[in-house]
Amino acid sequence: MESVTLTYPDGDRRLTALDAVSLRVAAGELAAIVGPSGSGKSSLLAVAATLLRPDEGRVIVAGEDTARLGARARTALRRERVGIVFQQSNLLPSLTALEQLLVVEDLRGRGARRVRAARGRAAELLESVGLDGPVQRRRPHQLSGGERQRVNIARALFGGPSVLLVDEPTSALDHERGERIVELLAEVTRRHRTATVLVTHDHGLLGRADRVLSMADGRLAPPPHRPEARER
Ligand SMILES: Nc1ncnc2c1ncn2[C@@H]1O[C@H](COP(=O)(O)OP(=O)(O)OP(=O)(O)O)[C@@H](O)[C@H]1O
Repeated sequence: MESVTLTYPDGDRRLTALDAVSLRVAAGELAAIVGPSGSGKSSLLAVAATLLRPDEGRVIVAGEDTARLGARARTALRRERVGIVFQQSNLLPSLTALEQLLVVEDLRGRGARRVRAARGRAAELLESVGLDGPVQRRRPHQLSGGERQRVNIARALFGGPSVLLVDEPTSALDHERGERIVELLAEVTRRHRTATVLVTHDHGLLGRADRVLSMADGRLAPPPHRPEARER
């Protein structure tokens, strides 16, 4: 993101949610963003995901300047290049863990044979995030909060994204489970070479990030006290 400004309508005026924000995240890098409620963290992710267009500035995803793309091309870029893990697990209640990944394949119109071929890949991916055989056949209500978040992460990775955007992945988890999810995110970032942006309130979880930035009033800055960075 280069000098990105985003405003929302606010009565007669406009509220500046992002104020000339620049952020460059490399493949295989985990950047964490901390900041108080309302500081603009979710807005930053929405712009990075190309879900919102900025008023000013450029958003470049995997080398592609998204401002140049029409709506369809932008949707395609998002689908193919961007993985998103939301704050709340938004899994489909009637589908098993494995099917949560495959339904995306279905929606992409790839046909039944491709879906069958994708099953093995989905199962492997779930295993790699710590969900093995029997757990893969459970539905969301039969999974723990941590397991649901693992399914979300696997689903976000399934399309082989360049960019992984993660919004408060630990808000529904206790500290220990939260830590394990952040560890997992660090691990998948290396393994899948994603440029990962993780937004969190929780300063305790930042030890695994390569870089920590703080957000205040729509501006991004390195935090005054930098938590110990992970050895690479
Ligand atoms: N759709 C919207 N319309 C108008 N204002 C909005 C909209 N979405 C967010 N805002 C405002 O923009 C600012 C930034 O909001 P944002 O959700 O990005 O913050 P955040 O840091 O993610 O907060 P939280 O940690 O509470 O999720 C806030 O002042 C918020 O009230």
